[in-house]
Amino acid sequence: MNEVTILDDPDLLTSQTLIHKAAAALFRKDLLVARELYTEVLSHTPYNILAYVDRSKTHLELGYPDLAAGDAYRALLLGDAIRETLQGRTLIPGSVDRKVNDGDEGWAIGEQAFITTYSHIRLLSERALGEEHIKKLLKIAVDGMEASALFTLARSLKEARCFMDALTYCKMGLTRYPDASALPQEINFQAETDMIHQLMEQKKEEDPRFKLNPNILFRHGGCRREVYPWNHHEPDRYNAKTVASLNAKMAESSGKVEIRVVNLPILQKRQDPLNKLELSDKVSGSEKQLGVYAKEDIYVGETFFREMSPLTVLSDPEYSRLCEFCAADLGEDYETCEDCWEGDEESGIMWCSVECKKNAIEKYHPALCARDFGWVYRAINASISTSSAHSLLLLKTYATAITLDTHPLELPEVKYLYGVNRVPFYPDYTPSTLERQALPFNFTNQVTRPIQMLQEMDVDIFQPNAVDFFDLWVIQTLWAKFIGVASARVHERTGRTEIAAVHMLYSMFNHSCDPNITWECGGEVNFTGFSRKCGRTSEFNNGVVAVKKGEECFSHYCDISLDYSDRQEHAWGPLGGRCSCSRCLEEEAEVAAELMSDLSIKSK
Ligand SMILES: C[S@@+](CC[C@H](N)C(=O)[O-])C[C@H]1O[C@@H](n2cnc3c(N)ncnc32)[C@H](O)[C@@H]1O
Repeated sequence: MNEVTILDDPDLLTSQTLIHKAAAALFRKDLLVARELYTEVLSHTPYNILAYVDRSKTHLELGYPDLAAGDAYRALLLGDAIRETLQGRTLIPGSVDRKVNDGDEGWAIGEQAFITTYSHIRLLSERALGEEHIKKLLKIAVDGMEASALFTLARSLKEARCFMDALTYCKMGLTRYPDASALPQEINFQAETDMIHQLMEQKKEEDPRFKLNPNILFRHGGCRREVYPWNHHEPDRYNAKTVASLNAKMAESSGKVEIRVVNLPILQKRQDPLNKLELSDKVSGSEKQLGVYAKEDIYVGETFFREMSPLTVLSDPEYSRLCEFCAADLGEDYETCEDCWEGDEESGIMWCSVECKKNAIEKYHPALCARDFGWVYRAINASISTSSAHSLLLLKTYATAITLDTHPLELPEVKYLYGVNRVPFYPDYTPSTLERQALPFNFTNQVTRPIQMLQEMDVDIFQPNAVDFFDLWVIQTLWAKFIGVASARVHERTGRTEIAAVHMLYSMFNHSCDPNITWECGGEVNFTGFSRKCGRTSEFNNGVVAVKKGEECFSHYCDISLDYSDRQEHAWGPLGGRCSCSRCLEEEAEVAAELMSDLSIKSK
């Protein structure tokens, strides 16, 4: 029987051919094609450090520094794994050649990455190589790819304005590669460091908040918020069939309202409206979205809509007296999981009913059972930022996708949520500064922590199925949806998020600072007719109509008792821009008039 060697491995051979095609596409700036080819390479050789490095560069050129950072970080993880493998290993070249097809189950990530890199070197060479020769070539290859990954990571984080993280990776580059002359000319960690410092100084001048709190603010950047051109999971939300199926669901929550396609104004992205607007900030026109309309009169004080959340999270389920599935208060009797309950009411997951336990076990609990996520809860509870809630929603979405073996973007609880509209892709289109910053981006929340969460669930993030399910663009798509629609209950005393939830139908209500309905939210959300004049308490049989039949129902995404500028600040995130409801427009004119009169007094 002929011996099988790496030279016969069809996946390696295909991947080698694809890499060449991808590099050619990248060179001629056919960027979407290059991205697709590198992704295909990864489906054949999942531990391919070179494919990650080059896909990262492609993402950067495409204008997605966040996705570039995700790839470069994965390339670094592979580089570290190869080094660890090489450290304790004696290479027997012949056996490596044979072993590739021996069935690679059970191989550690470092070995897989090593074999992939080795085989690329081996394929380029006519003959089997000696151990010393292989080690030398491997070191050169891994060093080169790692330096490139570090540099692209630093540059991507700089582009995404996560300056502190960018500096960390520049520093790592300077430490690992102190001799700049040994690196290719385009890799210059010192020049990049200087440029980042310059940009930080500029930002401090422009916005004094950055002077006061550089460590926090320079970790929060932004990136594009969009339906990526390769995202084939997004439904056509405005299609008559989709709207009809959403309305069938709506009928289970309320007989008084229905979903319709509406035209909403495109919102201004600049936060401070009194600042001079840049030309590129001036957006106008409207876009198609969904909204909810009254089919019959809705009265002030009338609760006309109730919906259970299919996705609810507690900020610390292990130390909470709330049901981990629905967030209701736990009574004396509660349910637990036989496999992870350690008999300790103070630190265990509990459900309020047999039904909640059944739902949790069917949907997501197996992926979380008996695993230690205490570090996630602690990290999240240390912050009062609402993005902590998005990390928890992401964790449960991951667990559901793994348990049900369903792509996260196909899960019904997230599929129909609004994240952003699809726009046509123009290869030469240059997004404005504001478009490039539309989705908040934090390297820890969106890149490193999600990877650690997957590792805690024993997911090998490099496996093709995991890449398909949990690639960074999938996380960013989920993040955009959660930012747009998640609601959170904040603890009165600590100001920290206690519960967060997404509700599919509730998320279809649009916002006004002069709303005609109001809501209360735990695991279940309910809507009640409202008017600023009457509040919500008047009995609906008094007959005060809050929303007339045929009118749109407007909820509120912020506390409407706040003044104009605080409302703007709070509603900006979920609205994705500056609120332009009639109340805000009125109050904006008043604030501007006051400002003008102050200025004229001062100038006299
Ligand atoms: C929770 S969703 C509301 C439902 C959404 N229209 C849909 O199609 O599913 C939030 C998004 O709706 C849009 N939106 C809500 N209220 C708006 C308003 N008053 N003006 C403009 N856009 C609004 C914003 O794009 C926001 O990010």
